[in-house]
Amino acid sequence: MGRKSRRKIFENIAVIDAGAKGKSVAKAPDGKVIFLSNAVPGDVIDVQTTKQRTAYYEGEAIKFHTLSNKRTDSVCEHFGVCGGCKWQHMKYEEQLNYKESEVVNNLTRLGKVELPEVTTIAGSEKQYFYRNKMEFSFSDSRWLTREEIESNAEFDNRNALGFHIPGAWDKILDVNKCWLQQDPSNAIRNKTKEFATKNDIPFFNARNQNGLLRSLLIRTASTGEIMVLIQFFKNDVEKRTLLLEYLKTEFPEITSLQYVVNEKGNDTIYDQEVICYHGRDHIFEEMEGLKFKINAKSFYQTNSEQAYQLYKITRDFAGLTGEELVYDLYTGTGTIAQFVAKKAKKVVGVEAVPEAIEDAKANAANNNITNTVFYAGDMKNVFNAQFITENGVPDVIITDPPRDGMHKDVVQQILNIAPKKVVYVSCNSATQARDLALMDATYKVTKVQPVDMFPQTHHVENVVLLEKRK
Ligand SMILES: C[S@@+](CC[C@H](N)C(=O)[O-])C[C@H]1O[C@@H](n2cnc3c(N)ncnc32)[C@H](O)[C@@H]1O
Repeated sequence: MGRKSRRKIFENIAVIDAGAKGKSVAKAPDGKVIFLSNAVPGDVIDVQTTKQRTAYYEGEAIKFHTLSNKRTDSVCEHFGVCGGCKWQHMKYEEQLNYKESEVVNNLTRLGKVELPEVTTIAGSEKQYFYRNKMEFSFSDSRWLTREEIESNAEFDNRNALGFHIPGAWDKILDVNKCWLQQDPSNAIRNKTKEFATKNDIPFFNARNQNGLLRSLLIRTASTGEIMVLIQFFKNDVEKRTLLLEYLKTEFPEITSLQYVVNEKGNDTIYDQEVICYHGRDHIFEEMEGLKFKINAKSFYQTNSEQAYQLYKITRDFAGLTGEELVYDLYTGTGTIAQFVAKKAKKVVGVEAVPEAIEDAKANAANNNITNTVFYAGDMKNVFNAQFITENGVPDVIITDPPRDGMHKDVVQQILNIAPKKVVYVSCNSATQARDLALMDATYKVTKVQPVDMFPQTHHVENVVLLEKRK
């Protein structure tokens, strides 16, 4: 409905905003909004539409009349093709302004909640090389650039190791240097590709479902420890050993070298057995003297330094004195629970993934924390009246749900028990706004602090303190 394929050109259009999904925003002469992929607020451009919907267009700038003073030069050779860092062409302070306004707009317009003065967004000291985990995909049919196609050149070797081109599940951008993960991430990826290509170890072909090499996972922890995991499609011991031996020798700094043989159609490793080839089957992250054991499947916030800022804000908002019973909902591997445990009487963590709960218990024991308990299960089922009877009515609830926000039954249960304070950590302020609206009659938003975990992208984390109305 409302979908027409005819492309339109609009001239001399001012780009006025930046927003959801990293797109910038302009208005067409007919009044419809245009979402743009390659412009910055402040640019004046000619636009060609690429999609037309009833309420809006999608398009791209085809001519720049004025370049915005919010612009900066993108540093990465893959910018514009790779979907990873869509805001690299915008100055960092401008990125932060847009992230902060997105949070405020969502909470006030979608949630219609009354806000206190919003604390300035906590920017990231590191604007590049801040990720501790990256996953790269192998492909034997490298995506060709327009110039390559136009040059009609022959391409003998089309092996690629990098990222999926946005919107194209089987097209892989061959990455030469990624600016998101610290060394030796780039070296490991490039040497893996070079060695495998030289030694005829076949890269995966997603359409034909053949080849051997599927994906490469690299974790670089704040402790300096490194995990590398290669996912193979078939159990080819000879070729596998050849590649893993090479990596072991070429990168002796790897703490944990692992692999998976995954013969399924999809490449998720979460239902697969991970086998340790060399070193340990885990690495350690460290925060404020706490150690967290990370295995190949563990969730850990991907920007370690900013995770520390996020957790400190969360703990401050909770305002603990040492006497409180705290619930940490969506606890993952129990990182927030352990981070606040010293300042609480007891912390109860709940999380859906049983392996994460096993990690949480093991980490708490290793960290000599004795006042935490952890439960595995779907929040809307576990967090019920009986659970409260067994574990006690919390003084403070910390909740850090996934992007979809909290299930309405979980929100209702928080309202049923109505603790004095709720600290709501969110990676999606739109769903956070929806949940806050449901809680507005009982809770007042008294603190708001956005945190930037992902520079060069539009993603933003937000921490809100809710205090029970008198
Ligand atoms: C944003 S992460 C937060 C993790 C943790 N607080 C941290 O900082 O590392 C959200 C967590 O919610 C868990 N989760 C998702 N859906 C869930 C559900 N229905 N019930 C319980 N936990 C769930 C995920 O597995 C994930 O660990």
